[in-house]
Amino acid sequence: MTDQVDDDLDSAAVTGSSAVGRRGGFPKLRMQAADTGPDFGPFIEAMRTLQDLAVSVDAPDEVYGAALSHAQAMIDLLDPYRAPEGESPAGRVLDLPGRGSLLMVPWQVEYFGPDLVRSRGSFRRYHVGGNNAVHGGVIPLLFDEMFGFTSFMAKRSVSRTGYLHVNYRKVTPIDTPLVVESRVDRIEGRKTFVVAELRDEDGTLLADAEGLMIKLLPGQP
Ligand SMILES: CCCCCCCCCCCC(=O)SCCNC(=O)CCNC(=O)[C@H](O)C(C)(C)COP(=O)(O)OP(=O)(O)OC[C@H]1O[C@@H](n2cnc3c(N)ncnc32)[C@H](O)[C@@H]1OP(=O)(O)O
Repeated sequence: MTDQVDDDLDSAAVTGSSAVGRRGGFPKLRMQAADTGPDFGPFIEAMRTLQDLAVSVDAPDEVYGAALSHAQAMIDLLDPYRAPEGESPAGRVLDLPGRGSLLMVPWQVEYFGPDLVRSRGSFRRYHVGGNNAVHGGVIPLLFDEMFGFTSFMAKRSVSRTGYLHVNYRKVTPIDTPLVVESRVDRIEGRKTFVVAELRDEDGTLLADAEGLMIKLLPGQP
């Protein structure tokens, strides 16, 4: 999935040798599928289900107490394995929804090229803002991820988002297959203007966005 590599990126950044070195102030991160075993993906999916449940259950207090005990046991299990950014697999497993990061929406990039990046997925209960509509703060997270990927594929790394403008055209539903497409609109020096559209499978436009990605100067974090 990472055959097309930004010229700016050291090949080690995408082929998995190490999260070593920095370009400017920006660390070179390993983006190739981390060497996870078969349990990592199901673990992340189970954590997503827990997120759904945490925002939706209405349980007796003793159930919360029992869940707390299990959660504390998981914390005790995982805590010794904290790792620096770029070393933990979360966010670096491109074959998993949301790159295997709970922060990201669980979408899967299905096409990426210098001209277009397309991703598919669904929002879920965890993402509800109200009345089963996706929270207005979650949709920019999807667009920002797309703009970062689009900028990367257009060989404009490493850039950061200068602004992100979202137009909410229709209520975005949960548990519904959706598709988002993103492309470069124009380039002006360090500035890459990107655009994206979020649609349902009937082609109905739910939201669109325009963003400015700014190439970092040496030393900028
Ligand atoms: C497989 C891999 C997948 C990888 C997939 C990974 C996806 C993750 C992507 C996540 C991306 C993020 O969220 S990044 C996190 C959110 N963003 C940030 O934290 C950025 C915070 N801001 C900054 O650090 C700074 O503003 C910089 C470094 C971006 C720019 O500062 P600077 O270097 O001083 O540049 P500056 O002169 O101000 O601006 C440069 C040019 O941009 C213009 N400009 C700057 N800001 C704006 C603005 N808001 N609106 C209009 N124009 C602006 C200026 O007018 C100027 O134009 P002109 O005079 O040249 O014409």
